[in-house]
Amino acid sequence: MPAHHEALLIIDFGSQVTQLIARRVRECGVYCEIHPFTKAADAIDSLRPKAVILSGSPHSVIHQGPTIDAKLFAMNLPVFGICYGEQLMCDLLGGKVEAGHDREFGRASIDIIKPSPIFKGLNDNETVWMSHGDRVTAIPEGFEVIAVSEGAPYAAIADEKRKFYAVQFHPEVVHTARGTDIIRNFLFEIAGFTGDWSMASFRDEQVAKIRAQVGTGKVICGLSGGVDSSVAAVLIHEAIGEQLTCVFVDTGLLRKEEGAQVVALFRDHYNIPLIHVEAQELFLGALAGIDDPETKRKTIGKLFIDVFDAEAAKIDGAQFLAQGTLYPDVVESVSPSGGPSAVIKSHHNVGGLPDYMELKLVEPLRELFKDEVRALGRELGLSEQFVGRHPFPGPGLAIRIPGAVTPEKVKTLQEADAIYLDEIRKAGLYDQIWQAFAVLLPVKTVGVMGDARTYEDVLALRAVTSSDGMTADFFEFPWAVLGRCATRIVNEVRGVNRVVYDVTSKPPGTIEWE
Ligand SMILES: Nc1ncnc2c1ncn2[C@@H]1O[C@H](COP(=O)(O)OP(=O)(O)OP(=O)(O)O)[C@@H](O)[C@H]1O
Ligand SMILES: O=c1[nH]c(=O)c2[nH+]cn([C@@H]3O[C@H](COP(=O)(O)O)[C@@H](O)[C@H]3O)c2[nH]1
Ligand SMILES: NC(=O)CC[C@H](N)C(=O)O
Ligand SMILES: [Mg+2]
Repeated sequence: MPAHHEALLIIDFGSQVTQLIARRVRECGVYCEIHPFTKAADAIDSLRPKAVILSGSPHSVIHQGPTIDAKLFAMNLPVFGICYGEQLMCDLLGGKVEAGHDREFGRASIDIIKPSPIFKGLNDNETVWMSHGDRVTAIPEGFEVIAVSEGAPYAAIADEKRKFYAVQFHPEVVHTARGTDIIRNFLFEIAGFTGDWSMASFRDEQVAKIRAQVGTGKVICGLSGGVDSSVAAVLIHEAIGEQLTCVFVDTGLLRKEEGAQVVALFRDHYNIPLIHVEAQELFLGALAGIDDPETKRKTIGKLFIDVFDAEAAKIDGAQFLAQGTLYPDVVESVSPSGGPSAVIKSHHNVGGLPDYMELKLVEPLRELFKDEVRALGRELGLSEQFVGRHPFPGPGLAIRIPGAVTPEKVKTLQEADAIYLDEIRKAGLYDQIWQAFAVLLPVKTVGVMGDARTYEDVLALRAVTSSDGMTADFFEFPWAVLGRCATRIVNEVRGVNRVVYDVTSKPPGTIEWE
């Protein structure tokens, strides 16, 4: 935990949107951490939070869902329960929860029937987002109802004296129009936070922490040219200078001509030693014939470490490996310390790491979300060429070729992807899009070109908007731009005769196809 900060604890009961609570809290300038309900007591000891938020959950308190020690409510801490969090609070404090006849999913409207600091600045009627089957039917002593909705007579309840608040809806999702204001009110009006979390203070703390961890040791930093590892490298360089060497691995799964570009760009901007490892044959060889997405990811994760190990040995035995791992990589890859959320996919730099790895990890960005990393990058003076880049996954094009990867498919995809990005840049849309890429499908369809029949591959285009990659919407292209991409790709890329556009949001889709 960053020292000297006021902290908020989010106790996770397994909701898919728990991370969004953390996003909203951080946006308000308050440091917070998510811990699973099983570790709630330890987290209170280590984090010393000033307030607590209880997340939602796919489980039900009626069927012995996840719970915590009711001692939490005797610690003089403000507590805010969200959805399952409300139901659990009621259950633990003497209220009642029943399976509702009126399940509510999606948009709903609440009437605020009693003024409360948690609703400061809101209208009497507000749009919220609900996602529940159970509902509270009696509230604990000391509480009163402060808002109602059609399906939830206890849409919001409060014990103003003990500073306990709970809502049946989800203030953390954007569909709850004034959700951030509600969270901000809880933080500042109720819990008394001052908002002391900023990237400037984070930078100073991390520099000190990196020095303490590394001492006089040597560090290699996996550098991809992406935002995260570039920011990590510059931050670590600020901390330990010449003890750092960066290693860029050309996996053969990069975008067209990316290897040369990254190396040139980095060498032009920074005076940090950079080793360029040509590992195309190693990666493509190991992937031959593998079609399962998780096996691909784990194979790539292991190869990265093998390469880093070999390079570390060459530079006088570096003991540390630095990576630009972010909070979402951690949360999505592992069910956090035995927590209740599902593993979605093994990010190559977290869940894909082999267990024999000996290098010790230095991951200064492990607590941050992407937009915070960009802010830190600007704080460190990185140029927009690094900070504004679309993210690119370590496993690269391998996870954009569903099924087995071959060098020919990689080549085809590189060509198509380059055209797609070129058209996006020309249309001036690059900065409006969070990430855009092409996917080469293992599907052949019939077409007609030059009066002859073709039977070739389908290419899918994907472009999303997002702030942190945790949730995303498909990007609404002008049709003409998509049309130009399709025409150019089919004309210029051999082997592709059809182009489709992916209009799935996340959730339920993920951004990458594997
Ligand atoms: N080709 C590569 N060579 C060396 N290290 C890499 C490579 N690709 C990924 N990594 C390591 O894996 C980490 C995670 O990759 P990830 O793609 O999430 O981050 P990034 O590439 O730094 O930033 P971005 O998300 O913007 O692409 C990187 O920060 C980096 O340390
Ligand atoms: O470095 C990475 N290693 C990985 O294994 C990995 N998997 C997904 N991503 C990137 O993470 C963001 C969210 O992607 P998903 O919605 O597909 O999980 C998107 O930006 C993805 O490109 C990865 N990055
Ligand atoms: N989103 C939630 O927290 C739902 C809580 C509980 N599973 C219900 O259906 O009511
Ligand atoms: Mg990357």
